[in-house]
Amino acid sequence: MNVGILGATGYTGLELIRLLSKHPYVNIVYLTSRSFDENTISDVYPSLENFCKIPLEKLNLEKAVGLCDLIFNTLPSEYAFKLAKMITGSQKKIIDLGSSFRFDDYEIYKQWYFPKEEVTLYEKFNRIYGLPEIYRDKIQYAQIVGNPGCYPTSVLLGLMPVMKNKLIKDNTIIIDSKSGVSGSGHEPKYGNLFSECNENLKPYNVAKHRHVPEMEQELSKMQEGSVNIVFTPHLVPMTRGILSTIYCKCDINITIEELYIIYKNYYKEEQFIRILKPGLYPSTKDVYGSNFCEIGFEFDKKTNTLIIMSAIDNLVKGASGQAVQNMNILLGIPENTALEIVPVYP
Ligand SMILES: NC(=O)C1=CN([C@@H]2O[C@H](COP(=O)(O)OP(=O)(O)OC[C@H]3O[C@@H](n4cnc5c(N)ncnc54)[C@H](OP(=O)(O)O)[C@@H]3O)[C@@H](O)[C@H]2O)C=CC1
Ligand SMILES: CC(=O)N[C@@H](CCC(=O)OP(=O)(O)O)C(=O)O
Repeated sequence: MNVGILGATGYTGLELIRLLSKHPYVNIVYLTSRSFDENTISDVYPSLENFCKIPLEKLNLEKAVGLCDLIFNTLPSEYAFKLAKMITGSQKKIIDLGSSFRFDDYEIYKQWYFPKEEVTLYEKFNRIYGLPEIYRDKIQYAQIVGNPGCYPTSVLLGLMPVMKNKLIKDNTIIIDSKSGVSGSGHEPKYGNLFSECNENLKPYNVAKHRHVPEMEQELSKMQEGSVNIVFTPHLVPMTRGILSTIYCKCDINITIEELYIIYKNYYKEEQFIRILKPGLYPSTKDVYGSNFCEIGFEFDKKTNTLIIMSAIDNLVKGASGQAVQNMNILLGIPENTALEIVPVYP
């Protein structure tokens, strides 16, 4: 399989190269960069010295489509949509790490993301939301995979067993998420300076983050009815990791031991989901550098509130690891190929 990465010098691109450099069925044949072309990736990131020697090139979509069987796109929607049109009718595949193909309804996507260029064929694309734990049967036949956002990955995996079992009172979901700074990419931004982030904890985009409609879309399908959520993301002074703490009201009286059995059974076939025994809580360090999602929970009887905690590495299960998992499904090979990574601890 010849693959290309558009936007290879970004954090998700870099993480894709790290994971794919040890993938037995993949050759990386095309890497693009806007700012660092004519270098190799290890000139920009010495951590990859000797793992990937092909040069970085200025973006050329025709060349990408010509050379690659599968393209990982980390670039904005104007490139994603052009690429999608170019591969329509061919056997080529796209895994898009941005938001361009996550939405079932293009109008909702437009309201939240204001794409620079409109696309008319959106409904015609053979696309799927790329959360393997829900959609693997459809992913294998899709041409375009919209890789989920990092916060939605942690939240949807945490909520899925209770939503599918209809245990949650309507519209009582409140989500408090915390992310490391790499979640915002490597492009310089004032808010990401060391002196702004270090020893600081700040909420942002409160009640208006772009991941809200993405989560509501998928939660509504799980619940088979319209779901609205309250979501507050925070930036924390660490490099990687997301911890989402989800509060919701339960429809029935349930013990934590019963919940444990529900979660264990629901995810019994899932190799990347770790359900913690009652009394244990997830942490970002437990999943650092790996494709795991770790889930724990607690039940507050006094207020009848279920508290679900879910930890991922935003760059792995929240982005590039999930993208490789999706690629493995498209290829029909074991889903854990090149993803059997032991988390780095401490
Ligand atoms: N970081 C994360 O944890 C996650 C990110 N995502 C999504 O994945 C996508 C990529 O994110 P990330 O890797 O963090 O982003 P970065 O900012 O780290 O990297 C962006 C990459 O795209 C290139 N690029 C950006 N704009 C253009 C342009 N107009 N033309 C050509 N090249 C361009 C940059 O090139 P150069 O460096 O050469 O200038 C760089 O290689 C985004 O949509 C993001 O929202 C999704 C889940 C998690
Ligand atoms: C810490 C931080 O800034 N995180 C990013 C999440 C990145 C992401 O997944 O955004 P897309 O949906 O565009 O892919 C944010 O909140 O925008």
